[in-house]
Amino acid sequence: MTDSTSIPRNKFSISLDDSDDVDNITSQVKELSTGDKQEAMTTKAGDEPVEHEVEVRLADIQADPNSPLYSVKSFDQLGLHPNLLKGLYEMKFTKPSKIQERALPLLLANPARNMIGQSQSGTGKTAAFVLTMLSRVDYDINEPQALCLAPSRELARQIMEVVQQMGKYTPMKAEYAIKDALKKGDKVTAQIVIGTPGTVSDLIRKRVLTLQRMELFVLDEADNMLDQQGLADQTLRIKNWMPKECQVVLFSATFPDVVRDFTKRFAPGSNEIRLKATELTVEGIKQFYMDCKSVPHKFEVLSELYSLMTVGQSIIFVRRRDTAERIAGKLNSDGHAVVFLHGTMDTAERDRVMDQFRKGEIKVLITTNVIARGIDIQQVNLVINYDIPLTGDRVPDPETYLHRIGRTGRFGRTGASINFVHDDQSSEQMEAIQNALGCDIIKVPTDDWEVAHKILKKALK
Ligand SMILES: Nc1ncnc2c1ncn2[C@@H]1O[C@H](COP(=O)(O)OP(=O)(O)OP(=O)(O)O)[C@@H](O)[C@H]1O
Repeated sequence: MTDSTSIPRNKFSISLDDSDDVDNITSQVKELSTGDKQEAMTTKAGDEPVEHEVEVRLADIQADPNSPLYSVKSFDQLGLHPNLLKGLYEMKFTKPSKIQERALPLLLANPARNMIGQSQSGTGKTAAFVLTMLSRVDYDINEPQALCLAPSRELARQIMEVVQQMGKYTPMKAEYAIKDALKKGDKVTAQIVIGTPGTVSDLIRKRVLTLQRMELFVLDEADNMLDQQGLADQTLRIKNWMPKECQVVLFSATFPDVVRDFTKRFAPGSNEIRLKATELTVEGIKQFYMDCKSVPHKFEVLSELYSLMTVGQSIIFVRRRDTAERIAGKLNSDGHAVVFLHGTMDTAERDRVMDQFRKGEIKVLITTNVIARGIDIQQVNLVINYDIPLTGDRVPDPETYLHRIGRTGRFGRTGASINFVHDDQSSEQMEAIQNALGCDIIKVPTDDWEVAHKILKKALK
């Protein structure tokens, strides 16, 4: 964790009686939620579509110097190729966010320099590194020149989608290096490769993926990819196979102290964009907790919340895969339509579930930490921590907490998170996270549903 002791509590959280400033921003962005967006696509009687009003509101937020979405410059001033600008504008990116404005000129400068970039969840880090990949590769060479690693299949697929959209007006080729995505024996010739560490190492060993022409090595969710308890071994092995002069780019919303030294050694001489410990939380995400009496009571509370979970879309995080399956089964048999996703499901099933959820065909997804990071679905307005996030050593895990709740409140939108506690231990764990992040997590009653619904409905408006 970053220097948690120095974080003043209450500073960046939102309480029910927040200041006018926060309410102001909140009301400016609230129409960006799905329902409002759909409404925004319709027309006022005889008038022009009101979608532009949504964009105007986002523009207001992006004009607030205190917002991580703020920028002074336009995309045109960031040295991007006109074909990339065309792709960006088609995606309705009108103005860069702070991380995009700051990182892109450093990433694109020559000679290439390594980068460690940190910015809050949902503030547009993907575009920063995708635009770098699309700018750095030589489209006349049919060999891999940029490799991006992500910790999950789901995130790799999402990044590929962004590459395809932003690179739509370029002749680039991009390919997956994730399980079951390549035809056996086919050598990778695409300039851009997006993969997960296990499959990438495999393909390199089999010489299906060659690295001689690599110019750029990107780690999304870099602290996770370099965490000794996680993917560090595989990531390091891949790095050691890379040409020495390859530009190394690390992005994440969190860089806890335990990986900080390692990141610097991994990407020596980096330009660094860091957040202060007080800047980690996203203002648009209102944080709540519900005090349950027991484990079975947690399920009853969850079931009671179903109507709220389907106002937009919701993700429920649990610790164990069998819990995900079990509570999905129970909710379904209670007549609530939910699905589950975890890392031991087969790849086709994972893709199918994720695609359905992304399209909004399913409103509630129960999952493990497998999609705690990076997943960007703007309609998700509620995250439930059914189990408080813990590290592998079973200590409270503020980073995972931040990433989990960051699945909502994307790019200025509002959202809510609810933590379930059910005994002294889980209460203490939540409190430890609250203290580490200096945020306020507000109690919602479990014995007065009228009040509970009122509070939560207000937050999800
Ligand atoms: N300049 C922009 N203008 C409008 N929308 C943007 C802009 N940049 C990014 N977005 C949108 O904001 C959302 C969040 O972006 P992204 O997924 O890159 O966030 P992130 O910083 O990588 O978050 P996380 O830390 O959770 O991975 C996406 O839907 C993306 O399309």
